[in-house]
Amino acid sequence: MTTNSILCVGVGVPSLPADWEVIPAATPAEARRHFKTRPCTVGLLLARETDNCEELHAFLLEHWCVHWIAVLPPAMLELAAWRQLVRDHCDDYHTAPADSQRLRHALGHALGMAALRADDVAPRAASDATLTGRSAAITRLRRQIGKVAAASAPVLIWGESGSGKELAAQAVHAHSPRRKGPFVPINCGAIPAALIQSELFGHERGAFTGAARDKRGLIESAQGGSIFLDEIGDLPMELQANLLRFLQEKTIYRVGGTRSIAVDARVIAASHVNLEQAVRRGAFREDLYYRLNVLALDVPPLRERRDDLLPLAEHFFHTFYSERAPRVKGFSSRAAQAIREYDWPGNVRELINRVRRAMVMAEGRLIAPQDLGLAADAAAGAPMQLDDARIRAERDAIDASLLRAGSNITLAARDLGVSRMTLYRLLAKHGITAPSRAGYTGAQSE
Ligand SMILES: Nc1ncnc2c1ncn2[C@@H]1O[C@H](COP(=O)(O)OP(=O)(O)OP(=O)(O)O)[C@@H](O)[C@H]1O
Repeated sequence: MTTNSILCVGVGVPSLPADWEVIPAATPAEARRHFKTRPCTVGLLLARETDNCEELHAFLLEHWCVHWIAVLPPAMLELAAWRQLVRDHCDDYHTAPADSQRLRHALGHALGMAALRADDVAPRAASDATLTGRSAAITRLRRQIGKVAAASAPVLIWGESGSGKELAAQAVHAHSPRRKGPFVPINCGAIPAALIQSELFGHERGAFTGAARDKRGLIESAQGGSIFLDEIGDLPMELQANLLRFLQEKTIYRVGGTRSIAVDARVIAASHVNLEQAVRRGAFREDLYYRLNVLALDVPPLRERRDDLLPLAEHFFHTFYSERAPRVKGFSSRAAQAIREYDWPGNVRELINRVRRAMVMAEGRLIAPQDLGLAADAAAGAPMQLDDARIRAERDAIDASLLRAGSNITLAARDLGVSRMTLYRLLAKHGITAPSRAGYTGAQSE
C-alpha cells in the first residue's frame, strides 16, 4: 500500500492528484473486498439519496479505524439519519458538488494525519469485529480507541464491572504500533497480596524461600507489547511505588535483584472504582494516578447504550450457536422487549450469561423472557407467605449475582456480602448447582 491510497466508495470519483492512488468501489460490498487485500487509512464516501443509510452505517462501523470524508447532497444533511451517520463516522464532510480544491485539501490533511498516526507502522486494521454495538456511545468509544492506540502514553480505562474494559484494552493494543507484541492481562485484585510483587516484577533465585530459580515477571513478559492492569485500584501501596518507578524510568528490579532491567511495555490500566476518590481517601497514590491518567477512556454501562442491547444479544446468540438446544431459533419479540427494558447491572457479562443460559434452557423455539430470567414475576399478585417470599428473594438474589459475576463464586460472594462458604451453603439449600467456569446454568430445581 502506498501511504497516499484513498478508497472512494460510491459513484462519481472526483479527479485527485496523480500521485494519489485512488481505489474506486461503487458499493460497500465492493469496498469490503478491496479492504481485505488493500487496507487504506483514508476513505472518501460519495453518498447519494438512493443509498441505503443503514447499510452504509454497518459498513462504516466495520471500518471505524479509517478516516472518512463524506460528500453528500445538501438535502441529505436535512435528514436525521444521514446527519447522524456523518457525525458518528466521518472526520469531515462536504456538500455536493464539492469544491475540488477544498476536497483535495481535506483528503490531503486526512492522509497526513493518518501517516502521523501510523508512525511507520503497518496500516491499522481495517475492521474490528470485537467491540460490537451501534450506539452513539460505543461508536464514540471506538473512535477514541483509534486515536489513543496511535499514541504511546499510558491509558486509563474506567467502566463498571463487565462493561468491556478489557475488550477496549485489547482493541487499543490491536490498533497500536505494538500489535505484534504481546498483550499481557493481569487482574490486580485476583492475585494474592503475598504473590503480586513477584508475579509482576519477577524474582531472582533465592529471593525468598521457594524461589528456586530466576523468574521473569509479567511486566517483563510484555516486552514490546502492552500490559493490561485490571482493577488497578487493588494494587497494594508499596507496589504502586514500584509501578510508578517503572512508568517513570521504564526499568524494573526483580524481587531480590540489584540489576535494573529495561522494559518497553505500554501500560493500560482499568478500574471500576473511582480512582480520584481513592486518591482522596489515601488508598491510591496521587502521583501514580496522574501518571496513568494521561489518556482516559470511559466505557459506558450497558443501560446507557440501549441501542447496543439487541445487536449484542444477537451477536452472542451467534457466538454460542453451537451450544444451544437445537430447537432454539432466536429471540421472541417479548424477549427482545425484556432485554431492552432491563437495566443490566452486570453489563455485557450479564447479557452473555443470560443469553447463554436461555439458549440451553429455552422450552420453545424462541427464547422467552422467562428463559432469560427476565419475566415479570408470574406469581405477582398471588398470595405468598412471608417465608416463601423470603426464600424466593434469597434465591433470586443469588441467581442474579451469579449471572453478574460470570459464575465466579468469589465475586458473587463479594457481591452478596457473604463468605464463599456461606454462598456454597446457600447454593446447596436452594438446589443450585455450583457453577463451573464454563458457564452458569441456573437453578436446577424449583
Ligand atoms: N462491545 C462488546 N462486544 C462484544 N463483546 C463484548 C463487548 N463488551 C464486552 N464484551 C464481552 O463481555 C465480557 C465482559 O467484558 P470485559 O471482560 O472486557 O469487561 P470488564 O469491564 O473488563 O469486566 P471486569 O470489570 O469484571 O474486569 C467479555 O466476554 C467481553 O468479550
